[in-house]
Amino acid sequence: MADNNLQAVFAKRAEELREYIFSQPASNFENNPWALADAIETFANEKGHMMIFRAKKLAVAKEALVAQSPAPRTILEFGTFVGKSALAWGAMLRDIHGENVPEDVNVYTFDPNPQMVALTRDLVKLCGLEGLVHVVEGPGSECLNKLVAEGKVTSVDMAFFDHWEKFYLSDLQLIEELKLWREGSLAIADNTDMPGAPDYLAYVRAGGSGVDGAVKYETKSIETKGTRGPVSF
Ligand SMILES: C[S@@+](CC[C@H](N)C(=O)[O-])C[C@H]1O[C@@H](n2cnc3c(N)ncnc32)[C@H](O)[C@@H]1O
Repeated sequence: MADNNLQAVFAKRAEELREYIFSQPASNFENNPWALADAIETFANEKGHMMIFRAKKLAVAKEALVAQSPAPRTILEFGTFVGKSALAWGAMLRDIHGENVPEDVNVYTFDPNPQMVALTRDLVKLCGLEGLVHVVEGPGSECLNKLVAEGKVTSVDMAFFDHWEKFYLSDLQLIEELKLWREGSLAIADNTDMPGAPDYLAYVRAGGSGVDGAVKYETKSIETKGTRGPVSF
């Protein structure tokens, strides 16, 4: 399918998803982000053509986040789409920190597509994650630079790369340049083999830039079966 056609399908799916969710009783999802994330996956399984990060991969990521010490407080996500994974990161942080999540625990999810941003903001509100999950409109690099300049992001516990693979490496390096990684931070990237992010993989597998005093990466690749490729830590 040509790229323009695919974008049109994604736009249509986002509208259909809005209708599917908001035609149900709000009580199905109020204060229940996991129920909402599951409903998005059910919709995606029925309709197809939904580039969401599915439950199986989320379970792998959750295991890594739960094991993090100190516990994760700041998550960055590059690529919001319909908010499936952003809701899941918010739900995980609530599972880790308890329902009254401290103010300095936040998910920032970035997407330049205003339709996806508007839908995800409505979904975040529906399931009670406002104040915890922030949907920021624009290319991830611009959004992140602004958040850092405003003093809203000073450190990153986990960054999730799930936008266009050609941006994975430069956005990872931006986090490095902004000195946001701490020892034990996680970088999680989806679809690194297919469609593929070879430059990103080569860089992290080499351990980083190799410059003295620079961030050092350790990697682990996890293969999952599905329509898109494996997840890489
Ligand atoms: C694979 S989808 C994200 C799926 C989402 N994480 C989920 O699980 O539901 C990719 C998204 O990345 C967005 N995108 C494209 N370029 C971007 C950029 N430079 N920064 C952030 N997001 C970008 C696209 O608009 C698209 O919505």
